[in-house]
Formats: sequence, structure tokens, C-alpha cells
Amino acid sequence: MKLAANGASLMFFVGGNWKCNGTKDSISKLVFDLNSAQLESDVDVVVAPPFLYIDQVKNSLTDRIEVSAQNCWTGKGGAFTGEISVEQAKDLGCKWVILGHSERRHVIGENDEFIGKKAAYALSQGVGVIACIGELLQDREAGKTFEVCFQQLKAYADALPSWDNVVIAYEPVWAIGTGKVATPEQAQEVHAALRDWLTKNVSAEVASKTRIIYGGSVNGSNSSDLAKKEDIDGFLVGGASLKGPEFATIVNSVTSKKVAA
Ligand SMILES: O=C(CO)COP(=O)(O)O
Repeated sequence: MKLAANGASLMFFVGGNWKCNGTKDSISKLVFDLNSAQLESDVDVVVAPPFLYIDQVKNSLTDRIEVSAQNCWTGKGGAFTGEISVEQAKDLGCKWVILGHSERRHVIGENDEFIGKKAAYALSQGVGVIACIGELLQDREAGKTFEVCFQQLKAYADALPSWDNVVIAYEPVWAIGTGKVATPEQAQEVHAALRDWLTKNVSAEVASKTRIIYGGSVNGSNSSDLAKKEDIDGFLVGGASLKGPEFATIVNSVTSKKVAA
């Protein structure tokens, strides 16, 4: 297991990104299943419901699991029709916000600068950032995986005053929702390169204490092999996080990490 600068191990982190899925009824069932699940204690567990259901989830979900927003506005609220401010997400009990997700970059059209602004503002309000990055299939095929990921990481580095409350989520776009998971070796290679980039461009301390989690077709069958890799500090899960028992299996894959350490 990767050690923080102070010698303590990095806490495994598993997030469930529910995306734009669910109804009051299906979410109530999912919360029931999560509340009934046995979760290993040494894992930070977070779920990100759609905004409209955050209050319902906060009011019914065990405190063992923290709640994240899936997006936020770049600054304080006001005359921004359709937007949600960090203050509002925090008011409903969100401790985290997912930013820079590939669906926001490539479907909605958000760019690095806009994402960086959001991240800096969220941190300034005491909300942790799950900072997503990842290359498209065409980038990987053109041998540009590192170049693209480093550029996205640099945009965060340029915008953020501190990395204290940040988790990096490496999510190769070709693996998201496709059932085509990165192999443990492919994911490890990028995670190690990202850590190395942080060492050289931010600091050795930030590199060793920042969790780098993997996302893209993670499920209950592939999570333990991925978790064994040294630089994989957890997961950001989409589809499989909509099934409580399977999400619990992914959370509990931390046990294979402990064996591998
Ligand atoms: O986008 C993801 C998590 O943010 C991953 O989605 P899937 O797990 O459905 O591939």
C-alpha cells in the first residue's frame, strides 16, 4: 500500500457516481441496500446522487457514507439560471464535488480553465474535490495518453491553492460505460506517471499523500485485481454503484490491497 509522507497509509477511497439516474423509489431501495451493507472500516465511501435527490439521500443514508455533488457553479450563487452553488450543495450536507468528469468535458463542453475555477472555489468553501481527468480512445491510440492527462492535471495545479482536500480520479474515456475496463497494468502505468508528475511539478509531499483513484467499468469482479496495484488508491464507480451489494463488494476490495501490501 502506498504510504503518505508521514508513514501512514493512504486511506482507500471509493466513490459512486450515480450520474443522471434514479427515481425517488429506486434511490430509496439503493439507500436501503447501502445501509444494510457490511463495509470495511478503512475506506472513505462517498456517493454522488443527482442534485434533486441529495436531500432524500442525506436524510436516509447512514453517516458512514458521505455525499458528493456531481458538479457545481464556478463561484457564489446568484443570477445563474439552472446552476447549483457549492454553498447550496454544502447546505444539503455534501462534503465533496465531482469536477472535470469526461461527460462534462466532452458532452457538455467544459474546458480546463472553467473546471479549474470550479475546483478552486469549491475548495475555498471547504468542499473536497474529486478531480477527474482522462484521455479519449483517439488520444490513447495516438500515444498521447500522458500528454493529455498531464495537461488536465496541470490545469488543476495552476488553479488550486492546495491539494489537501483533493482526490484525483483517472477515468480513461474509452473505459467509461463501455464495459471495457483498463487492465490493472494500464491503470497502474498512468497512476504512477501522474504521481511522478506531481512529484516533479507540485511536491513530493503532495505526490505521496494525494489519492489517485481509477474509474471506468469498475465492477465487483475486476475491482480486487485493480486494487492490488500500488498506485491505485480506490475507485470512482458509475453503473455498478447503482447496485448496493456490488458497490459494497467494490468498497471491500480494499482487503486485496492489504494482502498485496
Ligand atoms: O464515469 C464513471 C464514474 O465517474 C465510470 O462509469 P462506469 O463505471 O459506468 O464505466
